[in-house]
Amino acid sequence: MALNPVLGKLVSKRVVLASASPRRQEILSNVGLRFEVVPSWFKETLEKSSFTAPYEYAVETAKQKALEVANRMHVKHQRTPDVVIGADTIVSVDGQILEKPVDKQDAYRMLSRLNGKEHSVFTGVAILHCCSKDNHLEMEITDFYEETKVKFSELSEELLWEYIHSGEPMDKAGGYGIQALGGMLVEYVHGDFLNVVGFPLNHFCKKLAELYYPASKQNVQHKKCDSMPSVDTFKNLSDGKSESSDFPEHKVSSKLDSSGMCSSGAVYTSENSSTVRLGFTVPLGNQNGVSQSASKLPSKILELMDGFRASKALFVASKLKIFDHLKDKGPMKAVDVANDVGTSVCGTERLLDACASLGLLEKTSQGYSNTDSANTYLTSDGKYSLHGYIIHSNDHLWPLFTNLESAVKEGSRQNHRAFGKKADDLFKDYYHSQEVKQRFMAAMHSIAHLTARDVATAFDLSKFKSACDLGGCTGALAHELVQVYPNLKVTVFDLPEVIANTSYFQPSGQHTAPVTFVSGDFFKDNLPEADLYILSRVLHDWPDEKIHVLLSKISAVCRPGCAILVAEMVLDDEKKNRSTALLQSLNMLVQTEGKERSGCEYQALLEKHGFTNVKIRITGNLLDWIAEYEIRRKKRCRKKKKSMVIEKKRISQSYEEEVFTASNFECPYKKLEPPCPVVPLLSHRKLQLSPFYSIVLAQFSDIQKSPMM
Ligand SMILES: O=c1[nH]cc([C@@H]2O[C@H](COP(=O)(O)OP(=O)(O)OP(=O)(O)O)[C@@H](O)[C@H]2O)c(=O)[nH]1
Repeated sequence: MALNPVLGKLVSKRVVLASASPRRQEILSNVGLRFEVVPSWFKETLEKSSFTAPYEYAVETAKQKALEVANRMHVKHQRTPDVVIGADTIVSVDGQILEKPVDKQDAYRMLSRLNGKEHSVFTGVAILHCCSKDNHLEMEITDFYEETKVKFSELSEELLWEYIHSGEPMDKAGGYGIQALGGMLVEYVHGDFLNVVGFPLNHFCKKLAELYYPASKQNVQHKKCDSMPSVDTFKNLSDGKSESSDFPEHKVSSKLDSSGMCSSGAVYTSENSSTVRLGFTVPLGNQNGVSQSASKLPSKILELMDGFRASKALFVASKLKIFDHLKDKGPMKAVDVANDVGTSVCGTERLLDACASLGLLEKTSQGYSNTDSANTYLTSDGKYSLHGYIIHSNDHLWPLFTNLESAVKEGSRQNHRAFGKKADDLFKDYYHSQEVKQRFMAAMHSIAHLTARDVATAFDLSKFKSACDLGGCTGALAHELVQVYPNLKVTVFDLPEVIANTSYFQPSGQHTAPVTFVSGDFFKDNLPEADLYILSRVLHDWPDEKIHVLLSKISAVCRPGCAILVAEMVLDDEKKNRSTALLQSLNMLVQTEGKERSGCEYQALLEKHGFTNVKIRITGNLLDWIAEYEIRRKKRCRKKKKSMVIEKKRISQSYEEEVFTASNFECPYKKLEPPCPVVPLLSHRKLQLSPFYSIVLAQFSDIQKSPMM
């Protein structure tokens, strides 16, 4: 270990390489690192246009690869690794990012772009230090990138094709392997050669030195990271016992302080790196000599302060249908957009610039045009349009949220303040004003349509012949279900006012016979017969008492073998981590009597009606949590009075969480492209396993039904 004492620091740790790349495995094992290989299931589909620089894309992808593996190991395999390493290599030329070619033609396209020119190779690396506290995964993320410049000679077409036919380009970023035949194409390399091959070993070792030997980071900083810390330095420091803590010694480098301030990870590292800790709130104070000077920006707070501006910019651009105009006519100058939509030129220009800076639009010398995301999700008529939900957010949720302070003080919904109407009257409005009804249904349709695939395919539902989607609104989920399970017939059950307006939302060109619509009130009327009852985004609208009424009605019509499927956002049991779901719970506070619940809470509700065996999955998309509860009738004689403590313990042992991302789950029946934006549009840098739904599958055993407890 004399040569690599930093790597020696990892000897006693469970190190995981979250990569299938044989080159990365070879580079790291060549220097004696022992690690387990767990290839990441994260799909490299982040929206490139939302990154301002190519290396940001590589770093974010590396981070997401590592996060997916860390979380999967923690949740699914219940083995928390100590260190997870993720990496992503890309080639950047003329402002374009090149990844691995999809076929020979693509390889030719890439190599022709590189021909005779200099390009940059970026490898983003993420090092996650993980530990499990109270069964909750906590991580410190360090990331960095390395850039190497490579120049290709002028190459003939014949040579390019000969190289392509060798098969070498196919699994390599930019379509060449510098370590093999591809080396013949290269005139010069400026920088770390191994970085081009897929892993910047030198920078990685420096980073470990900074992490494990905080004293050396001053050295590193002074030298601006242009060389390895001296072997002497390593020697002196290598005797230290830094392994005792869960995270490396530099802990203070970058994390939230008690007021939520996030100190920059670049305090002592080179420009192209940062360290962030997830799930920790550590007071400033003992900073191990690292200066926490005024140069630190409270970036997290600033971002939260400004968050509403970005939301409103998106809402207004959607409301003005700017994305529709640009889809049809883009690229367009601000003045032309303003003329088309009837707005001021100066205001429109600022709005378009803001949208471009948020990654919603592209701005070039020809004008503004939609990004791919905007075309898919923001135009009003796209298959996966979120337009309806955005308008609902602007017109309905925004005024309600303006009254959040009162909602918190009073603990109740704020429809009277926001709209001058009692909640019940407003509810009637929903269904009596055609405009409000259409807007509400369009909003529900947007979300249901976008998430239906994951809800439908989270579990194997092929054994069910009939399903009833209670509160199924426009039938978006129902249509997805019959696509995935051709033998399934689905009844959508909703209020008469809703059912009367569903025709507008029916898919064209799809065989709609297996989906039927029945009107009724699920609290009052008889429920249609079915093998599977579905409650998607329904339970969160109601307080526990009403949920019991509904569940007991469902249970009353269930036969042995029937099941219930629930899809909801799910809070973590301690209600402190999943901010998207926690904010959604505030959303329910301002407008309903309901709330979001944790897996344990849903399970407790269901258990009262005889449902057991819970499985939770994380989808990775907008509705990230998927839970399956196997529900069985319990015997009448079951002792009720077992304390909640025992009950809770049993609950938490009885469900299992699984990582379930749109990118990793393969529907056993049909291989379908996931429709969801795996990365939320405006917050790709913050995607950490946050927003969520749960699905509950409840089955009857042959044991006789018990009365409700
Ligand atoms: O000269 C070379 N340039 C690049 C490579 C190899 O290219 C791939 C880059 O792809 P990526 O970073 O996405 O990594 P994957 O192979 O898909 O594995 P993950 O599981 O980590 O996603 C990488 O393998 C480089 O080694 C090369 O070999 N030579």
